[in-house]
Amino acid sequence: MAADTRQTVLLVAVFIMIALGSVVGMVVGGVGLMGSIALSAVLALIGGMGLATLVTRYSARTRELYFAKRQLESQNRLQASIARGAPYRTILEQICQFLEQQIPNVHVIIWSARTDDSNGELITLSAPNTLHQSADVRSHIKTLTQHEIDPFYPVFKATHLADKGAETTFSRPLCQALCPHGYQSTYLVPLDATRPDALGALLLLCPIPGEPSEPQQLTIVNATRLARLALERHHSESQLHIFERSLEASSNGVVITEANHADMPILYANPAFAQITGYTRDEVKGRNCRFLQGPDTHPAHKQQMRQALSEGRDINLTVRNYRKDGRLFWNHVFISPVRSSDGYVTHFIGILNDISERKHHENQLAFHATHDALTGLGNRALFEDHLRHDVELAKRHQQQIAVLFIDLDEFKPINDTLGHSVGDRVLISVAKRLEATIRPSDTLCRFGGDEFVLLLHDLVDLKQAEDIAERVVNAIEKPYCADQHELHLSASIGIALNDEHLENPSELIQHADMAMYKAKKQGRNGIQTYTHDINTKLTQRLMLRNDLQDAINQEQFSLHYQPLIRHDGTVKGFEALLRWQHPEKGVISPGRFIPIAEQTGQIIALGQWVMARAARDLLALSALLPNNCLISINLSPLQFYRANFLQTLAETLKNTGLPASRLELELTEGVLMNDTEGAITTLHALHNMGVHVAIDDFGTGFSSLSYLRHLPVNTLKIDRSFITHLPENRKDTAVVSGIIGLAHHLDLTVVAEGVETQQQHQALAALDCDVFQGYFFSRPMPFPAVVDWLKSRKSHPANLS
Ligand SMILES: Nc1nc2c(ncn2[C@@H]2O[C@H](COP(=O)(O)O[C@H]3[C@@H](O)[C@H](n4cnc5c(=O)[nH]c(N)nc54)O[C@@H]3COP(=O)(O)O)[C@@H](O)[C@H]2O)c(=O)[nH]1
Repeated sequence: MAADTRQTVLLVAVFIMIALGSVVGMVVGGVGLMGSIALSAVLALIGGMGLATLVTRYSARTRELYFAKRQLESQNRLQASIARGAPYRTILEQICQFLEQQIPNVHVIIWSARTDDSNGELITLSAPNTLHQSADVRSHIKTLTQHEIDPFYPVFKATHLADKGAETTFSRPLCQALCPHGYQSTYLVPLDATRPDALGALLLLCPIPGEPSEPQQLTIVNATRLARLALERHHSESQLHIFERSLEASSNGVVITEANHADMPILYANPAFAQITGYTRDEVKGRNCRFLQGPDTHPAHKQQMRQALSEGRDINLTVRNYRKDGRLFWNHVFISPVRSSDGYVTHFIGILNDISERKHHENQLAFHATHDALTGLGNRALFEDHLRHDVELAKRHQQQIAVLFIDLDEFKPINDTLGHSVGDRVLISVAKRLEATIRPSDTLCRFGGDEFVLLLHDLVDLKQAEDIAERVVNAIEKPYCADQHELHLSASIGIALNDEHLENPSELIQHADMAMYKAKKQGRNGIQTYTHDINTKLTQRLMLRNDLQDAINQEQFSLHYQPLIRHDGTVKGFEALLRWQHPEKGVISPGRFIPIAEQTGQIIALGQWVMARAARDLLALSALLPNNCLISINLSPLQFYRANFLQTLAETLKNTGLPASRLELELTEGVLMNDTEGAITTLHALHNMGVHVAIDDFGTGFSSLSYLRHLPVNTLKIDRSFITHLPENRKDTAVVSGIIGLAHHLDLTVVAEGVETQQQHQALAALDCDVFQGYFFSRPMPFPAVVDWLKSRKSHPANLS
């Protein structure tokens, strides 16, 4: 009850008692007026005091009831606010107000730990702004909750500021922050006693020292409970909100289905699901996810999914699914059960990943790994794979299979002269023609360059394979049109059939390759079937290749020299010819080993050795030779086109001391035609160095004299095939005569090779040939024999042969 009310009640009571005393005095009569007054006063005093005591007692209880009622009302109001879902800040402010009403003179601050700011947030109604906006205060509270709060019970920590009695390192900074604001004690109550720093805390700031009474403590505990409720709800709501927003924003499709309904209908689908599948969210709600499947969705995958769903476990797999418009997409799907608190599966959540693009790239990579980029045909890897499979099947069903190794003849000049883009177009046309020749079930692959390989299965006999090879040859022979050029091609084909001796499927490829090689050797544009005999020859070739390396290492080579004789009988020079004396196999002809050395690149080392040896030998013969005598060296295309060829040559000349003007390099026409631009540059460089150049075997290649007009070439060597039948063969005579005439017009020296007889010599001399080389004058001789030969010539200068 309020003090004013108590005063009014007391005055009324005194007044009633005075009136009562006067009446009693007058009625008794014996005490007179003064006695009546005195009695009235005494009675008034006694009555007033008794009544006041009664009234005071009554008002204290009423006040307690009043406060309890108000507290309850405030509490209910708070709880209603929480239930209504009022913003958490409003609720926390109401809590501050509530406590400040219940506990006189305190300021209440609520510290909420989980906010965007790592130090949390302060909510208050009455605390000064400077205080509750201070980042320091927030951080001090945070530190304190991390170190000082009893985690099991809401402990009150009083900090007496009057004597700066902060007890610990952690509470001291907070005390010092509060002190200037006139607070004498503070109480920190964690909102969650089990994790004091996790949710927040309540701070009571009192202007006087002391502790809250027990009922006040109870009120505070109740208030912290409500604050905790408000904050927890806020956090879970914001978490739900975050969860929902992340689902909505996710680029993965998410779908939630009901587990306890027979058809497991979709309850929720996020926008990404709609975007991936093309169905709107409304269209899919209530449907089972199987509408994403198509006729070719793998039955095993469907079964795996059904199984996992019925067992209520996770499943992860990639399936073929279909969008609303019917387009396929590769779905990497993860399905997981959602369980209730008692462990029952209530829902399933499916996460869809459209991996079509990745799958496309994977397929592309796989395609490139097994296919030729130019023609789109399979490559060697794919061929070997099919071959293994077909050989296995053929063995099981006693079937005949064949491998056809197809190599285009003379394809390189097309690339070299017309450029690679023309070459590429021709190869694409060849691939198309080959595809048109075979059955769809046969395998056609390109092994690279101009090599195509065919795998024919289920053949009746060899004849059938030969017929197909024939068709292939015919298809390739038809003219090709590239730019304004009409091109003609031929192919050499090797055929290999499976037999019971086959140890490894890839042997079939080797056999077909060997047979093709033989076809090439036999004049190209041919078909050759593999026999064991071919194998033996090629094995010998392989052995020769190995022996060649030993020969280089062990210097089993020597040079023989064949003289070049001028019209007047003088020696123009010598051609250096390589000889190989094998320790077991005897002399091996350069006609056999030079082509192998060219293929393996061993010719580079050999050529280098020839050059140095020949230069030194010529210089060693100086005393017996005129000063301008030349040494002719055969140069392989590989040497000529090597990047450092000119540099190596210059170094050899320098190291050996041979003047460049005494060296003649013999090149075949083919060498010059291969890379015309590069060849011309190199020829000019050689010319500038003073080195002579001779065109060897003239007449066997392109035989065009016109290109020689522009090239700095010194000599033409007419191939011996034109000389052999001189003088009786009129045609050969006419050709040789023509070559000599034209060459002279171009100021070229003409050498006739392979002059074996006097008649040939005379005929050539009559045709005005400049120089002669052949057995008629001398066979190629080893160095000591050359010395003898020169010496004998000195003593008999007229002896020409
Ligand atoms: N790149 C290199 N090629 C070389 C080298 N040494 C030789 N060769 C080439 O090997 C091929 C065969 O040479 P070889 O067996 O030495 O035959 C040469 C002569 O012996 C032969 N010849 C000479 N005169 C006659 C003859 O009157 N009749 C006849 N039947 N044969 C004869 O001709 C070959 C020389 O030919 P060419 O080189 O075309 O002038 C051969 O192609 C050599 O070029 C080498 O070091 N490097």
